[in-house]
Amino acid sequence: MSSNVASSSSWTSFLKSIASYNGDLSSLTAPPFILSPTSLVEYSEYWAEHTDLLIAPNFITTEDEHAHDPALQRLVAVTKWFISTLRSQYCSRNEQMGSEKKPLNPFLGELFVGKWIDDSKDGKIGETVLLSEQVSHHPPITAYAIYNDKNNIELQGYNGIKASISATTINVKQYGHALLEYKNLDETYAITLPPLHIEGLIVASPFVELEGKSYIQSSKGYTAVINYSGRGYFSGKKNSFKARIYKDRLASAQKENALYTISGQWSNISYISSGPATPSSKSDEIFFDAQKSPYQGLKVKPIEEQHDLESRKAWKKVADAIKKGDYDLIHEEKSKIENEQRDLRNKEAAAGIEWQRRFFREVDFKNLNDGQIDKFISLANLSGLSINNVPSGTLTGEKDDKALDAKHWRFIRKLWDEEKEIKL
Ligand SMILES: CCC(=O)OC[C@H](C)CC[C@H]1O[C@H]2C[C@H]3[C@@H]4CC=C5C[C@@H](O)CC[C@]5(C)[C@H]4CC[C@]3(C)[C@H]2[C@@H]1C
Repeated sequence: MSSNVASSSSWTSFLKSIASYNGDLSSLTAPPFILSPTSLVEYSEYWAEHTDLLIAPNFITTEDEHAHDPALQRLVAVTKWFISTLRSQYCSRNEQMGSEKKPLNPFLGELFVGKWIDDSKDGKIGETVLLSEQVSHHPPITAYAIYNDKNNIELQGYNGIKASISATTINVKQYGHALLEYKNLDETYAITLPPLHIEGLIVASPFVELEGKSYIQSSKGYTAVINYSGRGYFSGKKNSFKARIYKDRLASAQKENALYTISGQWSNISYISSGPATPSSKSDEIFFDAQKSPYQGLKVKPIEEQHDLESRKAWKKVADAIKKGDYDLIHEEKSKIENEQRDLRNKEAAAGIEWQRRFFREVDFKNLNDGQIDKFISLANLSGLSINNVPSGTLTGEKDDKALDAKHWRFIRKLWDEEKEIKL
């Protein structure tokens, strides 16, 4: 963003509006140049643009040359897939549009579906499907499912955020988690989402930096603990992380017990070494190179073939107005959608009904039906993660573990299999 934008009246009045922030980011009127023509419901795509890395653990079934347990090797591979998602998740707007942008705020029931075609030579990956649905508008919660039937793999998850502002930094706590299941191996992973903050607002060039910790817990006991830091922290480089992989949660109490240590930049190059020593670019092997690793684009059908609930069709006029930078038209077209939604909610309230979610259902861990199980509960027990609806990655007993409820969102595959209107 050029410096004159930072001093423009619209940006300075935007910064002033931050001072009266009420807790809901979508209530802040951001100037047109910071608006993205893309809805948040599309961000679920970032989970599987390295589809080959998501599928890879499925093929690790034997000990390696060091006789390492295949389940340990699979956790290393799952960690590589997870690290590979971060550049798209948190840098793609900067790379494509010059800065982080404010995404369109999805309406309740908004959908985004697509598929990744197998472009491998031996065809062993097969097709991977994405279903993304805005399951809540207040607060905004996006649920997603990414499945690959050829290899019997299913990733599902949901995320919401709670944001606070200190000076001109937006601090974001993510809610939700992901469950990754390799059904042929009877193995499941729980994946939590790191906190983040948005820097650069004062110079009208916002960007995301990750912070704190996130966890990946294997149903076979192995656990990965990932620490994030940005410029000015221990490594001084932006987008830094250090991941340690342990036999189990107990072992993770001492860093010396690390079976592998991975460190570097999640938006660039990272290295891996055996044991607790921090790998260095000189002696250790490259773990992942985010700049070089080709990622696959999701195939999304043309807007004219889309259902009214599908994001790009629903937001087309707003997206076009944003691309034109026509503030009045943006406001006019956005208001139409918001008024339609308000009418819908009023009609539902008057009829005493609630909007029926299409592919996901809310599950309450505090009120499970007889015999109902949820894999996150056993993974949470293995890792010490709280099962409450608290900031992602909160451990049981930590200060953030004070939720009133333990409600979460789950994908119901049957609902998609019986779907008649929405097509890929
Ligand atoms: C609303 C104030 C405003 O417009 O400030 C302008 C700035 C662009 C900062 C606010 C927005 O920044 C965006 C960054 C978005 C997150 C980016 C990536 C992810 C990962 C994904 O898996 C889940 C969603 C999440 C956490 C996005 C959530 C929404 C964020 C914070 C946008 C802010 C409104």
